[in-house]
Amino acid sequence: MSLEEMKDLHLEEKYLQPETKEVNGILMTKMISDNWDKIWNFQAKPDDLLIATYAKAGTTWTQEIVDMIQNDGDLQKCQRANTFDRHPFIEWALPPPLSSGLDLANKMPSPRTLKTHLPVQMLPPSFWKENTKIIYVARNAKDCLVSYYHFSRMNKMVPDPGSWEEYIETFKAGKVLWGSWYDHVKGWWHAKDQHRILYLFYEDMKEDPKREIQKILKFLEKEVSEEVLDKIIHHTSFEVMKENPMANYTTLPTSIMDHSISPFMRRGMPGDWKNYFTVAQNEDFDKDYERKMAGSTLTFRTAL
Ligand SMILES: Nc1ncnc2c1ncn2[C@@H]1O[C@H](COP(=O)(O)OS(=O)(=O)O)[C@@H](OP(=O)(O)O)[C@H]1O
Repeated sequence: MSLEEMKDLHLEEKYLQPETKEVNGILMTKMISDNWDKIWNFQAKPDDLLIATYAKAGTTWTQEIVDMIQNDGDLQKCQRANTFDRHPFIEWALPPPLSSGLDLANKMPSPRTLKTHLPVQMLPPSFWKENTKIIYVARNAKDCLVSYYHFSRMNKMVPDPGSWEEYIETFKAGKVLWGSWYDHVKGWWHAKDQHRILYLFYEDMKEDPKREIQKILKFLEKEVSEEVLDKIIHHTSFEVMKENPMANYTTLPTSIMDHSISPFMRRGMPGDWKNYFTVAQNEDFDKDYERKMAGSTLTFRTAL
């Protein structure tokens, strides 16, 4: 049973799982934590494609781009199901009768495109063994934080963020689901030199979607006509995806995601953090950021 179907049974309240429990020092939902052995032993395949991100870094956007590429720009095929059913979210565990990411992935015929938010050290080892292709998308910390804050307000399946002031501290301390943003982006950055990983940036995708989609095409060893490429750029723009019920999470019951609190497709713009951080919060954040990112060659743009 999919998340979407359960609204008919009025099961949502019972199944909401804001409880958390750490796995290897990383905060996870209790359901993920309780199912960790199964997740760790997930069997990847050589022809899988994995889209890996820190939460709110542009996962859904990349999923839509990849799906459009894989379907040669066929809009109807990309409307076949919700994003979360087209691309199993491997670690997302739900109690039966709901389908967890692993169930969906195991049922799905190959070639599969999968999603994860796992930090690199927690990726099931079969992905490395099978040399699966991975697209990692990173987004600057401040916009990720703002997006995650609003998402945590509207999504009842993740912990309540508390006040804005509290949330900045929680994020900096990495006490959010999937752990520290700093460790996540650095860990995957380091791994990209040893594995088949295409490391992309949200800000680059926003600046020049054509250029970044071409990188994805090359990585996937796919070619599309100029006409199809233009169609992909258009269909995966923020404005079009915001209106696409198969990509904007509006098919979920409001008791899970309440878009009247904050829409999933919220702002989609680098630099939106400036509308939230005070001058003092920004200075404080930058000081802490310098410390946490010291020694890394990884750099981000916080505006375009
Ligand atoms: N097409 C397109 N263009 C630009 N931005 C887009 C697009 N699609 C999604 N988004 C924005 O990405 C944010 C959601 O991130 P994720 O998809 O990674 O969320 S999730 O972790 O999978 O829940 C969220 O960012 P914010 O608007 O800043 O909150 C979405 O609006």
